[in-house]
Amino acid sequence: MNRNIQAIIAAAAGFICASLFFVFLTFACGRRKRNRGRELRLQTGSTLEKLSSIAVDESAFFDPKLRISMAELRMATENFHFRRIIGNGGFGLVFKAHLANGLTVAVKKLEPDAFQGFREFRAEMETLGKLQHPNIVKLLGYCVSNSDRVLVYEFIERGSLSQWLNGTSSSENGDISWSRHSVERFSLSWDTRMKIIKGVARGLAYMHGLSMPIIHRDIKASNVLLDADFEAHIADFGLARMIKDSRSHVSTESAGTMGYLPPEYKEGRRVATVKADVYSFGILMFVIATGQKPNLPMVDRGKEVRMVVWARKLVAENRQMEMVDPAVSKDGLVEARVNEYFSIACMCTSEDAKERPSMSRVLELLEPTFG
Ligand SMILES: Nc1ncnc2c1ncn2[C@@H]1O[C@H](COP(=O)(O)OP(=O)(O)OP(=O)(O)O)[C@@H](O)[C@H]1O
Repeated sequence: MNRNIQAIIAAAAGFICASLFFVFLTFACGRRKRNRGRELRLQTGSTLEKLSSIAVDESAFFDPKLRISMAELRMATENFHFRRIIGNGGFGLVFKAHLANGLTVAVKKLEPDAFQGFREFRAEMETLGKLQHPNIVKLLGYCVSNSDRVLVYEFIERGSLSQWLNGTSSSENGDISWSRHSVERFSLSWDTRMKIIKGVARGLAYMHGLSMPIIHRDIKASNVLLDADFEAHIADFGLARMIKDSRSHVSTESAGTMGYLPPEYKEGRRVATVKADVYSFGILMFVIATGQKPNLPMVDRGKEVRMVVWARKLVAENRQMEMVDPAVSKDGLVEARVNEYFSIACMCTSEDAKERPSMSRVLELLEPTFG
């Protein structure tokens, strides 16, 4: 009898052990499958699936930034009311907001279904989130709520440089508007324009000089914001990339805006280097001094040419003073300085990337010339 009971107990124990082992195996395999599924989604999945994978990865960049709740952002923007809109970027609307702690901020709400928008969110967190410089806009916080991604920046009072150059801003009281306003470009004197371009040069030299350089990849007038003192703040890091391999100084994708793209992109080379930023900076130098749009053709002696071709030709013909924006007062303008300025812009826009100076060299060239 005792032997029978012992046999039953042994059999029961064996059964329990086998069951436990089976449960363990099922759990372990399920976990591996789930992880594998997540990896596959990262490579090939649909937009929604990609978004959920990104949500897993994002956490690495969140810590140093303030996480702001959607409820607070709704309060701060009157539920993202249209009267709070101050800008309309490629990936979403920008709102002016007042946080509960009294801080005025700019809130960029990315399009919820645009995968590009999520890439932008990630790029800004990875690059801008790590930068601290007086000429680079500060990313203060973020919000992740279901499929919504929101970025919160310091508010830069006078809006973008392009609004000022194109006469779409009125900002004397620091209250910028998205809609067209009275023309204010006349208030951007030559000295103010020089201050702005030097600020952009400082910000770029800082980014390029980091041990893991950051390429902005979309330097243009609408991505330069102006504060109350007309100090420049580089913004919109949605296309920016950090170069992790410091030997190559290359990112594998090219990107940017027509008119500011370096010639090597048109040759189909899928690379972006710091020298691509230098080229776009050179175009910006022409834009800010001439008030012209780089994507529109210019007419020189009856012939239509690209803005950069027009500008470089006029410099070669020593006609720099003709290029200065008619809205700039010529009183007190020193011709030698204007010539020096345009020759730096020509260096930056050299066809051959190797001939373009580094941003730190550009800064050296600019500093003594404009004080
Ligand atoms: N921190 C900020 N402070 C004040 N205004 C801002 C701020 N960030 C953006 N804006 C306003 O919102 C506009 C849109 O900005 P955003 O960076 O989304 O797009 P963009 O650079 O104009 O266009 P794209 O995304 O196509 O390059 C800016 O031109 C500017 O007027």
